[in-house]
Amino acid sequence: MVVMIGPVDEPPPVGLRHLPRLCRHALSIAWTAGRGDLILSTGLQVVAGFGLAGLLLIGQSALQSVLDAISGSGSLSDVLPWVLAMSAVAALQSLAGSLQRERQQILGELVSRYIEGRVLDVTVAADLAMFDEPEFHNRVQRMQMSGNQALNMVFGLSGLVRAVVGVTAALVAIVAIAPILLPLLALVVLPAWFAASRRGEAFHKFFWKMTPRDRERHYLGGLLQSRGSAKEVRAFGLAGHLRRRHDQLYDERITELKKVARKQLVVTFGANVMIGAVLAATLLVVAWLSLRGTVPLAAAGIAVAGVALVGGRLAEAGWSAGALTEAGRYLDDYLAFTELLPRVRTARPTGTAPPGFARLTAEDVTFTYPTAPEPALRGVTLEVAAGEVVALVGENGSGKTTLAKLLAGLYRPDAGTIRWDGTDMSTVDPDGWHDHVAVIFQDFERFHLTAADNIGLGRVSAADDLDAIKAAARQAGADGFIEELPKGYATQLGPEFVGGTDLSVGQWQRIALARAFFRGAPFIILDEPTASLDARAEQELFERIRSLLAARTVLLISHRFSSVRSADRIYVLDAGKVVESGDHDALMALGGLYAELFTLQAAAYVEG
Ligand SMILES: Nc1ncnc2c1ncn2[C@@H]1O[C@H](COP(=O)(O)OP(=O)(O)OP(=O)(O)O)[C@@H](O)[C@H]1O
Repeated sequence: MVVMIGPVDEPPPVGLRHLPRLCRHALSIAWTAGRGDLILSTGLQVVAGFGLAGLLLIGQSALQSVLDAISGSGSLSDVLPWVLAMSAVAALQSLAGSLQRERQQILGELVSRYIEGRVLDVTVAADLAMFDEPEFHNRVQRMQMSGNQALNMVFGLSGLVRAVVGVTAALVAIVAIAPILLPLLALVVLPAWFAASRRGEAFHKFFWKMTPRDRERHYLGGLLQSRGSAKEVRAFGLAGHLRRRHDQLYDERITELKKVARKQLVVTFGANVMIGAVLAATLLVVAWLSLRGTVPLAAAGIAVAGVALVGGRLAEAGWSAGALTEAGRYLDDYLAFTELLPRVRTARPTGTAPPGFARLTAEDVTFTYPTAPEPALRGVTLEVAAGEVVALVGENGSGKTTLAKLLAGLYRPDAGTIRWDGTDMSTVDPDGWHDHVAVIFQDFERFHLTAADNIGLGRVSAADDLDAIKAAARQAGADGFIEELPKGYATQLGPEFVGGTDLSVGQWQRIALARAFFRGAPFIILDEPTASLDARAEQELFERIRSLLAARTVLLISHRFSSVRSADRIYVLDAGKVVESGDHDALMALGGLYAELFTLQAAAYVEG
């Protein structure tokens, strides 16, 4: 069974009741990523929080001593110790703040690395079929934002610790001065929290909705920036057209964002008006208490400062709690993505691949791509025996590459069975299967690494064996031009990198061939291996293919009939079905599709 995601149009709701679970996850992420920095950073937040209460309590005594000095019941020297104590607490608080910011920066990097690592775990383990799903790519794109927001959640939590400690301690101080202020001040939290979570919800919905269009815009931006597309963009004069589409998508994003921003502004404005009203009411109560003589003047003075300070902090705590709900939405998305990993792992078969290779068979295999309306393969049956060269031919889109991918264990059939020496491969761990297969695709990868690495990647366990790499290069006819490169096998390929150089398409193809030869696998799949080779190189390759790959089995896909005619067996595909099979002579005698295509191609080479 293959894990698929399917389209998800709306973000799942995240409310207050989900917060404890999400906070636990955020803390566990930070704990795993950098527990030392988390402990230190939170500890410093606590110190900074207590500093606020300390300032208020000492401030009250300082103010009292000033008033005593003015009224003559005390002296100015009594003020000095309080002023020094206040300075010391303020300095300590500021030091704790600086240290905390430094630790938080490191923690941020550690959490980012951790989150990126978990996302990579999923993309690396994902079946190839998942890469055919748009929703998979939407999710991967969203993960970039989710990573940052998961980080915000950790920071938000640690900020909340400071706010809660500071506010609680300061509230104790205020309670000592005028307890009646307490319930009033507490009201400040509510509008801030409500507004922040509504703002977050609006933005999160916008972000979710925009992801597919953002991906399209990034794709267009990539076309305008990458070396690969630069030549075609220029030759076809596409820059203006692509740029307009890119800018149009940006315009749409900004228009949508403005709508979200307007909503956010209304909510924020309403919340701030309410916060202001609550603070004003609190200050009026202080004035009233002071005029009635219930609270002494110094205490009233400090209460005013306290209300301003604590009120601000409380509002901040409310905003933080709302921001936490917002970050929680992204964290929830991230967690859902990482939950794909155990699903993918559980769905993956664990059987061991047979040790050798005698025979590979496909029995009545049917396969449909996740996004395709029609099957790409319909009831295909075929056999490849050890030492054989078997060819697949057929018109464009007939299913040759798809069949090769299934035989390489990259996709699993929807129906039918692939057997390797009698073992049903749907029970075998695909990694074990891949170990037995070397495959070069039509659109093979050009690794922007050294020439030696490009070949060595065929068998990572032997990637340091330069002699074996050179031998594979010789077999693929790549040794000559590699040795002429500025640093030979150590030359960086890909001119985008410092010291890098580029190769011709045919030279790249020879390097890809060398990589497949280097793999040393018993079964080799060559999908159009000579498409870019010159006539001499192609002829040499096919003349030598049996000796080169002696004892190995080759599945060859080619549109060049001259190169497949010597195959032991040829399967002709048409619209996902095997319509003919046999050797060249038998197929020509049959006078069917193969004979028609062969004759068409041969006629082009014959004068008249
Ligand atoms: N990733 C994909 N998602 C959806 N459909 C796909 C995908 N890859 C191929 N197809 C479709 O599957 C069918 C078979 O494609 P396949 O690449 O196997 O053909 P082919 O015989 O190798 O063609 P060519 O000779 O052009 O290389 C085609 O109709 C193609 O459009």
